[in-house]
Amino acid sequence: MEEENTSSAQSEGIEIVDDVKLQGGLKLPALYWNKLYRYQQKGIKWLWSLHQKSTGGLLGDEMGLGKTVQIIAFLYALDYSRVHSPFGNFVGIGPTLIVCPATVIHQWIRHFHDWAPEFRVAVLHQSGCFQGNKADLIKDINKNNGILVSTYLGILKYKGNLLDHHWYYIILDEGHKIRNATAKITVAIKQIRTPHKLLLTGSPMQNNLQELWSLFDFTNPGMLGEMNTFMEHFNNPIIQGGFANATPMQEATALSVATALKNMISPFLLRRTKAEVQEHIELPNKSEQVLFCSLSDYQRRLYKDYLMSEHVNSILGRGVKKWNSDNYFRANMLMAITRLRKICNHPDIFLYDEGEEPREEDESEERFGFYKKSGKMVVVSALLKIWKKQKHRILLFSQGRAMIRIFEQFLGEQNYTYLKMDGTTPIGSRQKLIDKFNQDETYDVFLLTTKVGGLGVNLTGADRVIIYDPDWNPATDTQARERAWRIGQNKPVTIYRLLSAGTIEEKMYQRQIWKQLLSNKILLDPKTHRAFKSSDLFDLFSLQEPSEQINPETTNIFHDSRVKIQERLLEKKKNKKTDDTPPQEVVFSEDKIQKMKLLAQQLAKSITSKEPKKTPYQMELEEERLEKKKKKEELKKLSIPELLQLNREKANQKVDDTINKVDDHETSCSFSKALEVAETKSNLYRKIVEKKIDVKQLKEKIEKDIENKEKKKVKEKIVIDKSGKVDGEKVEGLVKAEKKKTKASCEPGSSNDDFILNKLFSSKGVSGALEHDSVINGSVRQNNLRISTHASEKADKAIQAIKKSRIDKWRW
Ligand SMILES: Nc1ncnc2c1ncn2[C@@H]1O[C@H](COP(=O)(O)OP(=O)(O)OP(=O)(O)O)[C@@H](O)[C@H]1O
Repeated sequence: MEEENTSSAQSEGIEIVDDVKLQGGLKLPALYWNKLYRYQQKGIKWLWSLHQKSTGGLLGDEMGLGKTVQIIAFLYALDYSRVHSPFGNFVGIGPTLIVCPATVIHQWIRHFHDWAPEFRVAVLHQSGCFQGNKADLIKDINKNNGILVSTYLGILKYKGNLLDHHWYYIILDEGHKIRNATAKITVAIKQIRTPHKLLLTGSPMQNNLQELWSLFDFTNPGMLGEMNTFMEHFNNPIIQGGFANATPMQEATALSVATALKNMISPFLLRRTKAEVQEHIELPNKSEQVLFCSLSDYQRRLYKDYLMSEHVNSILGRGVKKWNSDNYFRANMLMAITRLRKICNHPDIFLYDEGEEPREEDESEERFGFYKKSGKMVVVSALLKIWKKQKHRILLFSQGRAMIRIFEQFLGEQNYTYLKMDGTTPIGSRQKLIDKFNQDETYDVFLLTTKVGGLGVNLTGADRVIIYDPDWNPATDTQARERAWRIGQNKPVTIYRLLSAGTIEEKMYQRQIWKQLLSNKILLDPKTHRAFKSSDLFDLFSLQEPSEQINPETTNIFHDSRVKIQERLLEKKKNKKTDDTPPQEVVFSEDKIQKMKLLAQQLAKSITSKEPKKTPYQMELEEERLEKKKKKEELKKLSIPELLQLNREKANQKVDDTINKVDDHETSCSFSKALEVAETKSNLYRKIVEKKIDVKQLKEKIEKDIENKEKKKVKEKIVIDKSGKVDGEKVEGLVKAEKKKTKASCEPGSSNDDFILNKLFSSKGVSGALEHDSVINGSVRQNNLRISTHASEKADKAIQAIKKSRIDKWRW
């Protein structure tokens, strides 16, 4: 076994003694190396290969897979290996600059503490403990090969001092912050002098290809050529070919060009999804649904009135062509959209902005922020009630502080315990709040603004997430949901994204999907296609009226991803019935049939018996007990040599023992149980014959499984058999009792989600639901288009154009 390990490690260029040594000389203590997941070890190898080539790269693993940990482990390895740098006069780690959002500064510090405690790490931010002159701090850290952690704003603020020095590494966490190529912060960061540039982000592409260009312009300056050339030869054909009404030629060209781009960036982009590494990290299930909520009557009235207002009329009158040329028009339109979004969230936010005085002291339903005024809040209220009962803990995200304030009032009134983090929370206390929520289970809800709480932080204390309002940028919402579903989470996670059906929010969600598909085209599969047209101006300023027959527009577009709750429940019932019927291929031995007949007779007797003293199951147990007692008595009669002989025989028949154990169990169980056991047994034989399993281990496992099942069964039977009482509550009939128990014991999984959705559909104004992942993943289709010569020529041309426009941007 050991040999196998060594040889496979050697084939991967790894040598294992006490240290793990990679080709090229990077080392880590084996104990340290083994703490990393396998894909993280691969990450270290990739970082090392970039280092050796003195190129930068983008670590784009999905959120929560340990990008921070991989970076720190790699820096630690550089130091441990005493790697000599050709760029500076030092051995091991050189001065390193880490740039991250303010909220995660202290998370970085903690990770350094855990994974590289010897490093000298300083915080360049007012929340750090260094209160002296920051220029001195920068100088000192740089001189002593330390690590300086700062924020994006910090880089702008201390740009002058930072540019005075050479840095060994610069690492951008949540590096998509430099996606705007012309933003001040992007320009400043690209000026920092260093040979090694790494960018970390779980969302490498958020809105468009120009953003991706900007990220690679930092990590690998010049690789994607000049921006204009890139846009002309890559962006435009990919966008054109992605439209639903694209010609076959445009589609083929887009595919070729997207493939060429993917190939070009692949060596410098390492991205693993949670699905890909699931076997290593064993994350619990995640279910994510988009709920389409109805507006309240009050909201609907306001929404319609506003659509007919002077303001909207003036926008529609001027036409969309003004968008690019007229800033005033653009600002006006965005303002109108913002107002519609406010009505969708809570009408009082809209009215307050329009100058209406809030009635906060009032106890009536007219009071400011009363939850029933908003359709989505009614849904939130229902969800919180159910989840609190089921002891789930919740992250509640909203875009704006106004909505967070309304939620605070609501949570207080309804006696939920909660914590809150938004832009007003001082940076220094953010990590404490996060720890508090994760550790103290008495908090039901963590209220967060998407921008502050959605980026980089670990909030695995929660297993339920509500994203109350959508952002234009799909990554903002995805980032938020990933706070709970990450390494460290051990419960299944359910996420609900709420949308007001028929409104601007639905358009925003469609836009999100469009952007997500474009991103998948480059990062995952160039064959990803786009399913619908983008919205025009009139489309944005419209309202789809509710009707029992009409599904929300988005659920119609993504018909296949609709959550069909009623069908699912029916299906489940049907399956339950068919589960009890024996599969055709199972064949029983004569002996087993006799045993089952015996059991059937006993069951029949017990059913017809006038004295319902014992249930059939209790009878089975009783019989088993008597059988065991009899065996024990027989054993007592044996002499010591006879006992020894018996043991020897047992030892020689391990396989049979294992099987007999199953047989023993069979005699004491029901008909359907016998079938299950028969199946287990045949699988068992097969595996034993193929020597795939260790018999001893298997035996132990089977015994344990049987014991557990037995325990569970006894518990269930007793609960049900006490005639109608379940958990102390009187219920009408057995089926109902069973159903209730199933619901209560069924931890989230899909059935519990179905139960919740069913409730919401029936009374809480949810008019449709989509399975988000199915919308995104269902968009890769087998493209059997003939890739024409013309398309490949276009792709070649694009690459040539990029090569030509490449300029040497090397800075050191
Ligand atoms: N090998 C490991 N062993 C134990 N815990 C780990 C390991 N790798 C990562 N973790 C834990 O997983 C969690 C997520 O890690 P980390 O914050 O590095 O993820 P990330 O990819 O940077 O996430 P994000 O993109 O959201 O910033 C952290 O709590 C971290 O301590």
